[in-house]
Amino acid sequence: MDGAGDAAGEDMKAWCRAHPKIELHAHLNGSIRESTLLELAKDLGEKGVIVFEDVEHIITKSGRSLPECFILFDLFHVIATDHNSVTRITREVVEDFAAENVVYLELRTTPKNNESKGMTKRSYMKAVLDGLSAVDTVELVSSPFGKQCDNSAKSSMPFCNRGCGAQRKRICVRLLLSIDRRETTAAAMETVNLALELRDSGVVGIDLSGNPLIGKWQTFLPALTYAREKGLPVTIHCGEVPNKEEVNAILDFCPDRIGHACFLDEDDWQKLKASKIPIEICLTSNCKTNCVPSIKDHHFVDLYSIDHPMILCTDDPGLFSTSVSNEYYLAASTFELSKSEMHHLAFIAVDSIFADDGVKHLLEEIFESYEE
Ligand SMILES: CNc1ncnc2c1ncn2[C@@H]1O[C@H](COP(=O)(O)O)[C@@H](O)[C@H]1O
Ligand SMILES: [Zn+2]
Repeated sequence: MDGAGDAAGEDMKAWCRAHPKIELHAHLNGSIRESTLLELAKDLGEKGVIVFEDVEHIITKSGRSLPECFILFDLFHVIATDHNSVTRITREVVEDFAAENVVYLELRTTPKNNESKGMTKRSYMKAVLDGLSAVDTVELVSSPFGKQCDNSAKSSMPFCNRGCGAQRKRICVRLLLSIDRRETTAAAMETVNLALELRDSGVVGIDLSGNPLIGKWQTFLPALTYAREKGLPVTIHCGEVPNKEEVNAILDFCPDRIGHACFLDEDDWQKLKASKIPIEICLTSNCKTNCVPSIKDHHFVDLYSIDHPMILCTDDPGLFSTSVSNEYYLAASTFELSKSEMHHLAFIAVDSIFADDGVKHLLEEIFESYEE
């Protein structure tokens, strides 16, 4: 790239970072800071629970296949799934998203039972909620977590994240509870019931995730149907590996959003396009896990050309060493999108959030008032 190209690239990078953004597909344990993971692993090493030298290079490795990701998540869960660590990583993850001007975050996580740590799905979620309450370097907006939104502050500038004055960054956070594909129907039901119980605490939906090579759709269908009957929106990881039967069943279920949508054959692809179901697009994740050959060949291009609703997301910013700003920059630079096109892409994400209309209006104000 020549000097002018470099400068234009740097300008777009800075613009992507400064622009308000919405993140709808981020897994809590995939978003842990590497430094925190290493610190927690070192602690466990000193206590003799793990051998730190055995895990250090696994944590810091950068390229990973999809199956390797799930082995790694099991390691993350050993290292970071006790109540105090869950609280800490939740706080840090929210602060990290706010730092790069994410103004609305739907953070998803799998409630976990772990008898050896005295952990139940409910106590796991309490630790997550404690993490939200502990956020103090940024301000949680219209928060059901104890720090109520100051309505007077939102009158002219709903939550300005442009570094003006001494104002702290503001972020609105909601939670999605994930069902892991290793779980039974009863365990999935338990998660949906917990989500219903925690609606007043900021839980706004259900996600189905986990190793796509494991588990059968029929196992999760009762819990997903139950969530829908109770008015909880559902998002589903779809087509991370080729599985025509399951993709068909997912499209028939018609989730409120879909994640990835990488391996769809032509008729399912047409069906998805006709459905207008919003798609959470994770460029780096799809590329690093070899779900797409390269970013320029990503199905984003096809969907963008027909104005299909899409939201740029990170999936696992910690695991894949990315950030929402970086995903925006990748889209802008690879697909040659202008600032005004990027602004539009960021703005339309508002339509796909699971939070209520009050939050939607707040976000609309932010995007409307943001000069490109
Ligand atoms: C790479 N693509 C992916 N595909 C499917 N599921 C994924 C995923 N990335 C993450 N997860 C799901 O999220 C969990 C970690 O966060 P939580 O412990 O829930 O906070 C993983 O164990 C997996 O179930
Ligand atoms: Zn995911």
